[in-house]
Amino acid sequence: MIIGVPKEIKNHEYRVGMVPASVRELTRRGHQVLVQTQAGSGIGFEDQDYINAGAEILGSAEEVFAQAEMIVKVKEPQAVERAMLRPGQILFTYLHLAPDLPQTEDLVKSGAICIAYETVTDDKGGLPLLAPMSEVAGRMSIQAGAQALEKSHQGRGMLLGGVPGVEPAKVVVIGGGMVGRNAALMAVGLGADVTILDRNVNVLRDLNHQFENRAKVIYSTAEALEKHVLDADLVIGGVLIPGAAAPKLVTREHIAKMKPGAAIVDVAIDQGGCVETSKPTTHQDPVFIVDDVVHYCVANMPGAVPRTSTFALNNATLPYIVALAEKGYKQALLDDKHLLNGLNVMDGKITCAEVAEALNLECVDPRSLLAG
Ligand SMILES: NC(=O)C1=CN([C@@H]2O[C@H](COP(=O)(O)OP(=O)(O)OC[C@H]3O[C@@H](n4cnc5c(N)ncnc54)[C@H](O)[C@@H]3O)[C@@H](O)[C@H]2O)C=CC1
Ligand SMILES: CC(=O)C(=O)O
Ligand SMILES: [Mg+2]
Repeated sequence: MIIGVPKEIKNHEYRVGMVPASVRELTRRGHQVLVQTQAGSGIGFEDQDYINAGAEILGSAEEVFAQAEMIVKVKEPQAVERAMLRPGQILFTYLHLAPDLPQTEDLVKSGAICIAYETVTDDKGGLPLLAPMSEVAGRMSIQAGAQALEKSHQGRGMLLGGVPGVEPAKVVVIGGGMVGRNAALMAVGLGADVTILDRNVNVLRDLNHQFENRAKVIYSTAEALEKHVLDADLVIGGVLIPGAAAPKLVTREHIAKMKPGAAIVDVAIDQGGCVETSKPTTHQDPVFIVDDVVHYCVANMPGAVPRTSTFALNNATLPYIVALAEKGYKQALLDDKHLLNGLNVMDGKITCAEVAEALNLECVDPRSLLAG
């Protein structure tokens, strides 16, 4: 198969779809890999590193998209990239379609086979291609929150862990999955007063086992959520209903009643955000204020540590890239129900029920398309 790796073009995005070591795994199996010049230069991979791994370097994204049978990326394709997709071409990347009608419409129009990292599942009920970036974003959310709480960012002027004789900040983590658990780990490590809310009792049990008395673990009712959010100095939004738009758990009314200078890091912003007042921001301009509450809503947080993130992502995606290249998309999807769950759009049809529901569009059973 001919596999293409374009350079990412989202704001401050230096991750790359494949590191040279991943490229080598494909070229040694006889596949051809086309890499856009400088695709990995932001994290120290020069064109020569890719050439040494057996790739061919192309001068522009247009050439990569025109020649490749499968495009491997990191972030959702931007409008100019969507315009370069063609029927039957495989796109393997994060998509986050539920809150993004324009992207969904373009992908439907393209006729491409669009497999989203974030809805690929595993046997344990996890999301193996979202997990590594959630680990990064969860850990980073506490760094971002700590900065947002500084006075210079219009925060409350609090140190997360306090100092001897002064209380630590109250950190409330909504959603105790991969983001939430990693956020809590960092916040506990810094000595903050940490509360985690989730509505899955098994998750609560695991969290309790992991954190013992170093974090409070609370069942997430509307009442509990309101109580803890209003009392918080820093809120981390890490909920997810896979594929679907994030539920707006923190309302505009909550924001108005929060302490002035409190901060929110809405990690779930890539699925639309779990805070009513959130809107996506960029690494260049990451925060904004609503009702004296500092909002950090960067939709590609792992892009800030692209070297760590690219390795972590590649470790997870490589087996699927290899399966798609070796078997072709039809067989690879039919052989693996978890990869099939990643299929969001195919042949001009939406195949992910949660995306279709969020956007009020029709959904088609992917197996009926693959059988055709
Ligand atoms: N902004 C960014 O750069 C990044 C954003 N993310 C996003 O972060 C979000 C969380 O991802 P993960 O932690 O991997 O998901 P996950 O599936 O591991 O965890 C989500 C948790 O939310 C819980 N939850 C669902 N509804 C809830 C409710 N009403 N109240 C409390 N808890 C609830 C679930 O029980 C689950 O434990 C996703 O939207 C993901 O796309 C992930 C990585 C980077
Ligand atoms: C998951 C995601 O949106 C990211 O890593 O940028
Ligand atoms: Mg207020």
